[in-house]
Amino acid sequence: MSNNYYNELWHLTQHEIELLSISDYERQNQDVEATVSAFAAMNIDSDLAAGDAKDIMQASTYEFYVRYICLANKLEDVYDKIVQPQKRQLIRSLLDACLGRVIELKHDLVNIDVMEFSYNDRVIESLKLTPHDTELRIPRYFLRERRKDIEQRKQTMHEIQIKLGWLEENPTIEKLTDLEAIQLIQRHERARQGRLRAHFMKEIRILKEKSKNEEKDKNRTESSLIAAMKIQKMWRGHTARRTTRRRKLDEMILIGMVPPATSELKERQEKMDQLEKVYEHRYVKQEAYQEKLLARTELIREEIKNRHGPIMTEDIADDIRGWIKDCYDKTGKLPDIPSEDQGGSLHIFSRPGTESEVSRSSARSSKESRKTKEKTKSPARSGDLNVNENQAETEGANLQPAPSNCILDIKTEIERFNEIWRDKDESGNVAQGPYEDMIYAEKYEEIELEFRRLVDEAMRQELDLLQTAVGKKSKKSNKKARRSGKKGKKKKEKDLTPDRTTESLYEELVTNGIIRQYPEIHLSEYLGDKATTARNGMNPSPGDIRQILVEYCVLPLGSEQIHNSCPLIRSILLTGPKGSGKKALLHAICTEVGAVLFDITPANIVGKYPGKSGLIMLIHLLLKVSRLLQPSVIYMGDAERPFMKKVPKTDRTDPKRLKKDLPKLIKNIAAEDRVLFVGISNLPWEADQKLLQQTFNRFIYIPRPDYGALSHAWTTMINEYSGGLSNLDCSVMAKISDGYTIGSVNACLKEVLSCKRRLQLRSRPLTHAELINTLSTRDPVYREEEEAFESWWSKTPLGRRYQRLLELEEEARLEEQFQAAKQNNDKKNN
Ligand SMILES: Nc1ncnc2c1ncn2[C@@H]1O[C@H](COP(=O)(O)OP(=O)(O)OP(=O)(O)O)[C@@H](O)[C@H]1O
Repeated sequence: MSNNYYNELWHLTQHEIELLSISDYERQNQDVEATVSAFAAMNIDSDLAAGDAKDIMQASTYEFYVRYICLANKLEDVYDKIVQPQKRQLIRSLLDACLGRVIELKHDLVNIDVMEFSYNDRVIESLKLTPHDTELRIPRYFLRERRKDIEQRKQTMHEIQIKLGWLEENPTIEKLTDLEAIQLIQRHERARQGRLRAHFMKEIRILKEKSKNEEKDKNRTESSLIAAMKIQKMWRGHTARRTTRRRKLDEMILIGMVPPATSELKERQEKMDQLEKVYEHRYVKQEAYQEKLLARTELIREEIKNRHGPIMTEDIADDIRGWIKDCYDKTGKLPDIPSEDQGGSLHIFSRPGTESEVSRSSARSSKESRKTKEKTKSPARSGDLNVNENQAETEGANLQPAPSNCILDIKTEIERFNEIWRDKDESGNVAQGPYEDMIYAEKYEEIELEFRRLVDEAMRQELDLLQTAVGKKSKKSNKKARRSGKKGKKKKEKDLTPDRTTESLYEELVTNGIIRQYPEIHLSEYLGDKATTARNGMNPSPGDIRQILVEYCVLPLGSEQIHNSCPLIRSILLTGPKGSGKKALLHAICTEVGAVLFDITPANIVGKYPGKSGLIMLIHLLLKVSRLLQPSVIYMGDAERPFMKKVPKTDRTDPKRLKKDLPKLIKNIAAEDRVLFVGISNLPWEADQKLLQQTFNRFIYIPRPDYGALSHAWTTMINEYSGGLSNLDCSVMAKISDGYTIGSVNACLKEVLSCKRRLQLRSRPLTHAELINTLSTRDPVYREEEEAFESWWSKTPLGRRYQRLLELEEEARLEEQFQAAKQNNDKKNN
């Protein structure tokens, strides 16, 4: 696809985002009643208009949420392919802002629905989308732009493992001598002949037994006519069955239930490979242009400094001196130049009403205006549900949308686009290389600011001298500066390892097994579709789990801009029965952002960093190294164990070691650090719930899969394991395996479809019985276990709020019934 195509797609998407953000901004500034009446008016014929305030707010928020997702997905595609480096900067910021807005809206939906998962089929239908379209795509730039870093880290890990003797350096493949090779072939040949001989002997024995039986049934088969008829009958039956089978297969291929034949697949694969090559070419171009942009920027910077620096300095100094003189003439006092925090001398000339303000405000770079906006941003929202829990528990759902940081960012980027790109004539830049005039303009302003800062400093000193000369030197400003300096100083954590390098700390943690490698799994490999309706408030489909982990974990870890603008989640607990894919999801989170994984599972830290001082050092290392190597994930398996009331005597891992320090560790993850604490538990109810809730911001329960998820898993996995050689009816398997997790399905297939069995698949097709026999040796998720999870979940902060909401709704319904009955009675009495 051409540059033009992506350009047009970009312009179109920008326009759609602009329209959406305007309505979003209006809605954000309305109160709930106004939104409800506006939405009801817009959906005048729909059932939506008839719903109560909660339903309408949910539908309205959900609509914005879904529309932002679709636009973010489009923009992600544009960013991935577009090559012009200056456009890419803008698209990246806008993409991050849109993704941040999706997360903000998600948090609003959680507050409205009082569930982690939100659904609204009617909205999806009215937008003419499928559930698949509403799935948020993880930006590919998370990994692509950090590829070198990630590879470097893997290489370091590999080297450390070799140094420790865990891996072999250049593992040598043993070479066979001719004699050894001949002996090996002979051994295998003799074995083959032996197997063949045994096979013949078996057949001879069977034939002998048969001939004995045949003699007995001689009378029945003597007629050759009957024999011919029998053969005919069998043959016809066989051919008819074969034709029907083929027809069925063709039909299945047509409707996409079975993958097409290998020749077709090959053709499709070739086309895909071609497309991949085109994309690869684009990526190479992107990198080359980016490098060119950086190189040119550096050169232009130097050029501006050398050519315009002295004049710029003089002009600024003259302006300031003129201003000082004006002030002195008017007031008889020497003025103070505003401090750097207040904007320095720029602040003087940009005061509303001053002459220079008009000219300067137009010259001010968009970057600077962005910075100003950042300062005026609304306060950060909290992603921790425990914070306002008491208030929310009494109220049930919270309908008012929280203030948004991302709408401002979206607005800034849209303004920038309209100002620079919307009507830009690009006919002179077909190759889409960097625009030098834009670099020049941007750098000119940047350097002007730099010089202004230096001149301000010099002028302050000049003013000091003047004041001393006049004899009116005041120490006020110094005092102020000192005071403000003290105030801004944050209490700093004590660094226990000040003279250690990051590499040596990394090596220490790898050596101790705290930082470890993880299998590379992508979230898309977690099988299952999205659900369209809520089931009991806590029964999401695998697609919903994928999406929520993208929103809560992957996006904030992957991008600094998203992390800083959306609600902060420091810790998350994944719970669910064995084999529900908790560890797979943890590894997928790490893989998608190329994070470093710190494993502090109680069993993994036994005997490491012993004693109280050791524990302090461990916590310090975790915080320091995870911050240095961010994005990082700190993982704890069996997360209920540190908070168990009674530890079994057989447990020698001393799980309570971290009990007191865990909540502190999480609190000490700074708001700006892309570090996430992930706990995994099969038995969350065994922990002290108060401590568990102090430690984790969010709780995600992964239930056993439903029919749809199982059917999808069976079809995909059988296809994968058998290499497309099995036509087993998977819906039957999905029905039979109801109650089992996808982990059990996976393990069962691994066991049945061994290497030998896979080789036999052509001659001996896979049967249901084989799978069922193996599956039945495993434990399903029992009803009691499921009930334990449900009852535990109802005690989590969100679970409690959900119960309260149900109670409130029930009370309202009863009240309505009571009022209706009362009115009926009154009518009857009258
Ligand atoms: N929805 C799914 N799609 C694809 N694979 C899955 C899915 N759910 C589980 N699996 C697979 O099942 C296997 C077991 O999963 P995993 O070990 O992550 O489960 P778990 O919940 O951590 O189990 P346990 O609690 O026993 O440690 C893995 O190979 C994983 O890839």
